[in-house]
Amino acid sequence: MSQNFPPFDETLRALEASICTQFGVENLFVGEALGRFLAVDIVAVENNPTHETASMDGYAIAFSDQDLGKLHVNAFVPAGSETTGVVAQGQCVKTFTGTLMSEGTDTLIPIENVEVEGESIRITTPVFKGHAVRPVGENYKAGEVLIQKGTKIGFAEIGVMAELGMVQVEVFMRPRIAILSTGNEILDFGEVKTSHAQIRSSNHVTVEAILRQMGCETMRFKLIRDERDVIEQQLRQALMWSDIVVTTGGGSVGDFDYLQSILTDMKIQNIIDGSYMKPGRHIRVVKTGHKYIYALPGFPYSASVCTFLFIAPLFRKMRSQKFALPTIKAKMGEFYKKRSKFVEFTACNLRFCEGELVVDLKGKKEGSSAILNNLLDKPSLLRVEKDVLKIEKGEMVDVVLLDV
Ligand SMILES: Nc1nc2c(c(=O)[nH]1)N[C@H]1C(S)=C(S)[C@@H](COP(=O)(O)OP(=O)(O)OC[C@H]3O[C@@H](n4cnc5c(N)ncnc54)[C@H](O)[C@@H]3O)O[C@H]1N2
Ligand code: MOO
Repeated sequence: MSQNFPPFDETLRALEASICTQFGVENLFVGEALGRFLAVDIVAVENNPTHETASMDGYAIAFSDQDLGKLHVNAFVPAGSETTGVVAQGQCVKTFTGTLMSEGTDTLIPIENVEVEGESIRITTPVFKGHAVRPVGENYKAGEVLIQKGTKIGFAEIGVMAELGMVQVEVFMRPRIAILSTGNEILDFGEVKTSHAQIRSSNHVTVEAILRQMGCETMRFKLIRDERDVIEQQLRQALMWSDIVVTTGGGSVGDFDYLQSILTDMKIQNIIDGSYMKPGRHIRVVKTGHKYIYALPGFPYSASVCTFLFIAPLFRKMRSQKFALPTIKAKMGEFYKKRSKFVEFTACNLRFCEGELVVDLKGKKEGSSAILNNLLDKPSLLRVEKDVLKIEKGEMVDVVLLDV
């Protein structure tokens, strides 16, 4: 593998350029589509409301009659009932929240604004023309694109689709991802430590959790020891089941780092072979058919950050979203000294302070890419360019948001 790492943005561009398909599409019942991504634009088929509708309980009147002061109540129309005929001068209709406005009326006088006198009302507090009347198309007009393809379906999307009378909705299929973590030193849940040289594996579950958060179906393989044949055989198995295989560990230059040579020997299309960044400079991404293999670094901070920076954009593009992760500008809340020559992604806190978005590193530890606990407390990533050596307090910085 090359040690001349290509620029970070170039590697991302190569990844974007390699994407030539979108995820498949399936039909789901609207009520079960929460958290899925729309594969079509949702367009209003009719105006909502379709007719002028009262938004309070009261009396539908013609505004021009308000000055008469006293009006005869000639009909009573609860919500859900059709209106009855045209309202003549001097008349009004008892109307409820959600009732259609009767023909000939344009204004709703709330019950609080009148005194009832037998079959008439006396207006005690007049209102403006059109008061408490929801106009036709107040919510949306026929033909309006209400929700764009690629949108993640949340409560409001489900409600609006129900309002539109949709039963089923086309959503992108969930990508299937296999996760293979390798290493002689790593132990799975429940495995008993027999040596101080062993550590508990976290990558297999953090990467899986991030991918699930992103809406994937995941398959977490049994941890694999540093045995070339076994790694290769499991990798091939994983490729059969999944759209994307993610491996962690064994990807750099050590004697037991077999992943790189396995991928090279597979003679498949190289998309990314290292990236001038920290963490993650040994990242390797290859493609076979429409399937991708991501070899992520073993360090836990690196593996998680690379999952966000390189896998999330792929998914985004395959779901009709913008490829790039959302990045914002914020003000640096403290002095920052960069430790490497690479483009750096540092876990940071992003807070609102006196009306401004401010970045700080409170509670974040300095050290290697091993520090997974720096990703606790819903951080964002401070992006610092390769030639920048320090950032003064008050400077504006780029922050990558991880809410993807
Ligand atoms: N001579 C060099 N050494 C290293 C270089 C280099 O360029 N030259 N790069 C360093 C960088 S940067 C990284 S990142 C790591 C990447 O190494 P690997 O991807 O081969 O990962 P491992 O060596 O297997 O593990 C690294 C580290 O992470 C721990 N680890 C591994 N798997 C897990 C897991 N599932 N859960 C928790 N922790 C895990 C492992 O014990 C190691 O401490 O290489 C550097 N070295
Ligand atoms: O690639 Mo390493 O993740 O820079 O620490």
